[in-house]
Amino acid sequence: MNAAVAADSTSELVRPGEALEVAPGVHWIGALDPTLRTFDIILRTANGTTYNAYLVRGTEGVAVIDTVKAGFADDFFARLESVARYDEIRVIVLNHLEPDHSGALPELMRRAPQARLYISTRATSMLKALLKPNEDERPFEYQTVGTGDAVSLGDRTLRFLHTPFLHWPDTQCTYLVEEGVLFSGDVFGCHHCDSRLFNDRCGDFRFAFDYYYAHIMRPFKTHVMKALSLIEPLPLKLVAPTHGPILRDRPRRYLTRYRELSSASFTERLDDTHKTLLIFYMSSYGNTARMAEAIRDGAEETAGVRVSLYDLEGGELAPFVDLIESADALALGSPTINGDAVKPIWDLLSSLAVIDLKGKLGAAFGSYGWTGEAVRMIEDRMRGLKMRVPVAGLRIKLIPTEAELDDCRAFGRALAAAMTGADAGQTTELADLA
Ligand SMILES: Cc1cc2nc3c(=O)[nH]c(=O)nc-3n(C[C@H](O)[C@H](O)[C@H](O)COP(=O)(O)O)c2cc1C
Repeated sequence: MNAAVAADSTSELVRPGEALEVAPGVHWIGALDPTLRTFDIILRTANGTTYNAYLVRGTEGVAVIDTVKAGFADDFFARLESVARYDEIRVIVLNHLEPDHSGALPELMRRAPQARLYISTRATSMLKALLKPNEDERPFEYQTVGTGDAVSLGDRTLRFLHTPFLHWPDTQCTYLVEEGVLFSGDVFGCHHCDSRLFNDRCGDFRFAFDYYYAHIMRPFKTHVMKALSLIEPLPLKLVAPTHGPILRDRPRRYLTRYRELSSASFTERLDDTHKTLLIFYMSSYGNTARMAEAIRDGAEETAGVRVSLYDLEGGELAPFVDLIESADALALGSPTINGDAVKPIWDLLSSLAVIDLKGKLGAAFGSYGWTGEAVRMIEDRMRGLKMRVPVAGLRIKLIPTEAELDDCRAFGRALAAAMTGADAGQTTELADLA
C-alpha cells in the first residue's frame, strides 16, 4: 500500500455528512447506494453501488470533480459543506454527463455561480439535452477541454485527458499532477458499495470489476486501448473512479487488467491461419439442423476457412458471445415459429451488444412451413448490428430435399468465398447459388 495515503481503518469509514480524505487535499464527497440491485436496467449488483465525487483544494481555490445521481444530492452537498464553502469553488469538472454523475450539477452551479464548468468537447450537445436550466435562469456557461489542457488551483494542477466513448461519447479523465491522482470517470469503476471505500480495505470486488468491464467497456475495446496509452505513462498513486472502490493499493494492476481484457479478442483467436465461421441453429424437427450441417459441409470445402457448428439448445450464451467476438463470420439458423425466429436466436443476438461486430459477416437460414419470416428478420437484425450480410438468406420449405441440401452447400461455399475475399465483396442472391 502507498504509505502517503495510509491511515488507520476506523478513520477511513464513510460516515453520513462527512467527507473522507483520500489523498492530501483530496476528499471523497460522493454517496453510497447499498440497496440498489439493478443498475441502468442491464447490470445486476449484489452490493449496490457508489456515486463517487471528489473535492480538490488548492491555494487558489477549490475544484469539484463530478457529482452524484439526483436522488443522492443531499448526501453530496452535506459532504461538500463539511470541507468547503460554495464561494471557494472555482472549478467544476464533469468527466461524464450521465445522470448518475450530473444529477446534482444544476443545483451545484446555482450554489456556486462563480465556478467555471470544464467538460469535454463531445459533452456540449449532451449538456444542453440533459441539464435544462429553469426558464428564468441563464444557460450554463462552460469551457471545453482536451488532452494537454490544464487548470491551476495555485499549488494544484488538474490536467485533462481526452478519453472518449468510455462508455459515452463525452467521457474524459482528469489527472491531479501533484498527487498522482487520476479521476477516471467510469473507467476502472464497478458497482460495489462498501463503506470501507478503499480497494485494500473493502470486500473482494474482482468479479464486480470484470463484470462492469464486460457490460460497459467491452464494446469499446479500441477506445480503452487508446485511453490506456494516455494513462499508463502517468505517475499514479491513486485511481479514483466514479463507481466502486477507490484504487490506492497497486493501482497499476487495474490498468493491466483493462489491457488484458481489451486485448483478449486479438490474442485468443482460435486459429491465425484460417478464417473462422460459427454456425448456430435451433430446430424442432431437424429440418434447420439438416440445413446447418449442409452449410457447414459447403463452407468447409473452401481452403482457409474453419467451421464450427453448435445447437443453441444445448449451450450457454456467455461463452458463445466470447467465441463470436473472435470469429470472422456468424451464420444463424432458425425455423419460423408463429411468424418469428425463435427466442434463443434473439437472446444470442441481443447478447452481442457487448462486442464490436463491425466488419464481421452474418448469414441467416431456416426451414419454414408457410410464411417463413424468421430468416429476413435475423438478417435485418444483423445489419442493425453493423454486420455485413454478403449472401442472401436461405429458406427451405419444411423438409429439405437432396437438391435443396445442395443449395445449402452452395450457400456455405458462397459465405466462405465472402470470408476469404473470393466474392470480391458482392452480395450473392439465392438464384446465383444453384
Ligand atoms: C408452433 C408452430 C408454429 C409455426 N409457425 C409457423 C409460422 O408462423 N410460419 C411458418 O412459415 N412456419 C411455421 N411453422 C412451421 C415450421 O417453421 C416448420 O415446421 C419448420 O420446418 C420447422 O423446422 P425445424 O424442424 O428446423 O424446427 C410453425 C411450426 C410450429 C410447430
